[in-house]
Amino acid sequence: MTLETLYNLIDQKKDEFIALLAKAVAIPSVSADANLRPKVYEMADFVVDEFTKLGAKMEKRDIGFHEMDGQKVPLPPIVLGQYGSDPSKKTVLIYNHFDVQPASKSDGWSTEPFKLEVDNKDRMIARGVTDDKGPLIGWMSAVQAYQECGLDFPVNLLMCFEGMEEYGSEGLDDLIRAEAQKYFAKADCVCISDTYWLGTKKPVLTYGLRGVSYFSMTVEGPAADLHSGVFGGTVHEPMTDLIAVMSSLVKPNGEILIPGIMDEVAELTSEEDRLYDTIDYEMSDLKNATGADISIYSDTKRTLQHRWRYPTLSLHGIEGAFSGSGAKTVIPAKVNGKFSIRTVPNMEPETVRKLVQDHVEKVFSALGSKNKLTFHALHAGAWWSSSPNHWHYDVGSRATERVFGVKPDFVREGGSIPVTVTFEHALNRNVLLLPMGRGDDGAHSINEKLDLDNFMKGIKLFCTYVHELALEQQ
Ligand SMILES: C[C@H](N)C(=O)N[C@@H](Cc1c[nH]cn1)C(=O)O
Ligand SMILES: [Zn+2]
Ligand SMILES: [Zn+2]
Repeated sequence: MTLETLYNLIDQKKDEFIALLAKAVAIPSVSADANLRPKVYEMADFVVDEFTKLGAKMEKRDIGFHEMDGQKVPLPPIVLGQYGSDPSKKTVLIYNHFDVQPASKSDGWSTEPFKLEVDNKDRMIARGVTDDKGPLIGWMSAVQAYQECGLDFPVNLLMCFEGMEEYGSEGLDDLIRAEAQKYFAKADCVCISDTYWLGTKKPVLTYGLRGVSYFSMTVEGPAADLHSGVFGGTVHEPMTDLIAVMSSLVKPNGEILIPGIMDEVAELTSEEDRLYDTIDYEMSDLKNATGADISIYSDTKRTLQHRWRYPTLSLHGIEGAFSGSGAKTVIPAKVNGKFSIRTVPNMEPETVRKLVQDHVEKVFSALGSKNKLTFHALHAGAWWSSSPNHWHYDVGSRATERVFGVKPDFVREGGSIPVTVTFEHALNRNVLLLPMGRGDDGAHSINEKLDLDNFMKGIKLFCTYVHELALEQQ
């Protein structure tokens, strides 16, 4: 009865909840763009204001500075919050991030990326709708739904929201460790909604993530860009050097070429290998999510193992290279190539950094170029591997089944949420990853979307999750 009342109210409030999400996505809180850093602050204020209106006690914590593009830049505040403090109730700590990946219409978006549009298939389109503003607004909406139904919120909420997740969560680990026995001391469990279903039809709960180590390297030589007709063939070209080094990192079939990297990977046990046989996933899911038939492997087992359980290296971009239209005959003077490695058990960030740096410097040195290469380790976040055999996952599973009418699959995720492992270790509490969006949402891509159905059911899922959590006898 309680849940039916909530579900009806949520359906009635649909337009209001969408409008709140539209307000959130209109703030271009891109953490990776130093020029947009004020927008990340604005977004922190938005989160504080909205939860304060709902009666939560919110605060912002400064966490110092970091270096960005060679400059010391202040880090956006961490937003902490508390909603309810009844000692007879369970307490769940929720985490979301309010920063987003960069986006610009010229990348190929069909709509303005920071203006929420609902298309004719009932999909909300905008940067951050699924990653991670939809789930964040989902929590606000869940609290509002309980209030407007006149129902007591069944658990106490502790909140930890950050604005640097898409830039490696700099500074948050220290705060979590410092507050583990203070602000977060009462947490019985941690719930993070920042992953996606594997496919498009079946809900999942996530119990593993890859880590990420992000690097760049600058190659510079000439004092300024040069005319390729005048100087080509007579000077070492930074871009040619950079491409040679970047090509030495990974093969087009995904094989990582850096010596020693694969030695760090824990062997896949036969028991683990068998887990992949029963996962509900089809090669067409990959084709649909990428919009093209470009799979490296022909079967789902190897595809999922390479997404979740093996490291991968991706080349992301080259700053300073000619990238406009037309045919400019330039030799760029300084270029900065960016790449990252998704890490898995038992890879350690420092070992990975050393192996990568040694390799890059060795390959560059073998080129015999007179240009200069500088290697940068930008950020690193750890992998996380847990087990779904825990009462908290039973709670998540029951809640999911009530809302979607089907038991969720238990899956891992190829992406990274660096603080997951920090929460688990510092608080010594179970962490549940409870996704809202679908596998084809296009997080980090153009035309990022969140299906309206997932948003609405996601709000119901959060309401049901706290309801089930309160009933759990642990
Ligand atoms: C899975 C999560 N929603 C996400 O997108 N995480 C990012 C984290 C990150 C680290 N460096 C840059 N971004 C990711 O997996 O890329
Ligand atoms: Zn992301
Ligand atoms: Zn995210």
